[in-house]
Amino acid sequence: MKGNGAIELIAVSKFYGSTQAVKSIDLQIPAGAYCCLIGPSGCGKSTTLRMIAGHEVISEGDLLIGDRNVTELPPVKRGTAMMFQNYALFPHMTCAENVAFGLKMQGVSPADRKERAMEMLTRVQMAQFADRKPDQLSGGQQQRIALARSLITEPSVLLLDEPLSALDPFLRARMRDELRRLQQELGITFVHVTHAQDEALALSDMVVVMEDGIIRQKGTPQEIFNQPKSRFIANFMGGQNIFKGTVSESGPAGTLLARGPDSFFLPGFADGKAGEELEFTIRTDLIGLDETAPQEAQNGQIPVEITTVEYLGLWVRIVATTSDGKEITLMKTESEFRQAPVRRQDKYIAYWKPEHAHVLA
Ligand SMILES: Nc1ncnc2c1ncn2[C@@H]1O[C@H](COP(=O)(O)OP(=O)(O)OP(=O)(O)O)[C@@H](O)[C@H]1O
Repeated sequence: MKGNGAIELIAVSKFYGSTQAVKSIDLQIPAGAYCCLIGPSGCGKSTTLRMIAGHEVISEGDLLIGDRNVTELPPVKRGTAMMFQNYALFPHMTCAENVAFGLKMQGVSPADRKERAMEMLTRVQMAQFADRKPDQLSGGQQQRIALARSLITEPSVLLLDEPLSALDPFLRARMRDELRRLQQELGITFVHVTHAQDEALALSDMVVVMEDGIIRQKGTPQEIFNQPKSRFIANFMGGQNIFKGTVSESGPAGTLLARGPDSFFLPGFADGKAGEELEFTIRTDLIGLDETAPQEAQNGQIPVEITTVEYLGLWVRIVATTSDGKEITLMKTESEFRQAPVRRQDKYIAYWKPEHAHVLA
């Protein structure tokens, strides 16, 4: 594939009239990375993708792809290709013609076009459908054709706008594997906009979470999920309970928080200031239930009553409520649950190991 697909956005902004959809963002995506842009509706992720593609003018700032400043260049000169949510295939053309279209535009000879289109169709496992029209294909098959079509011009960057959202859950998971496999085989940079947390976690080398035109956090899927920087990220990515407390003591060993009659120790966190309010997260799968207070005094613990037990197949989701109405979510594997079943209105101590607490900024 051509060129070097490293992407750098430097203080990039987008204004629509007086609305600022993207607010001076800086972002570096290494060449060959799979990067997902994620965030709630209206956060500016599609606008950012379209600015990288050149389908939207950059109001302020600079965009570098490889070692070139492409801020002012039209889409075809950027070395990028875009795959749209609705695939945008030409209905009157066969799959092979759809795939070869970009080469035709470049003036490649018919024989070479055919050969390269067939190679690309083979890569996406669609060679046997070369002569069909798009309306004779399933959604997943149309998507493979759209992928082949966007890759045929050998871009160094592929931009994907919600590429899986039109597929049913089963196909989505399959196409997810397929996208990752293709990206790894081709070694090009993929930038993929999604609103699905599981998709971003499953696909990415790098997840970028946006809110209100700003990048709130970027990192590996593990970092984003396990070390959310804020309440917003923890809530948005899910899988976490958020607790609040007031610092009562802080020293080199850690910080002690008080919450009503309960206190929580945060080992390794020495930055608490007495009287300050702090928030920390505990993953829903790292909270246990015990009939009595656990022996290890440093465990976080809080009395609860079970208010919901929801069977989800592989998992059982339990909601436990504290005496002041705070809801704590616990996820147990089905086999864990079978070994220690709980029922609504049972009373327990919810507890966690202090090292599982992650302090929010
Ligand atoms: N052409 C436009 N003219 C005016 N405002 C726009 C235009 N396109 C987007 N916006 C606004 O810019 C903001 C960001 O939009 P954008 O489409 O980038 O969000 P998004 O995060 O991709 O949302 P979604 O997940 O709903 O697609 C929104 O407030 C939107 O209303």
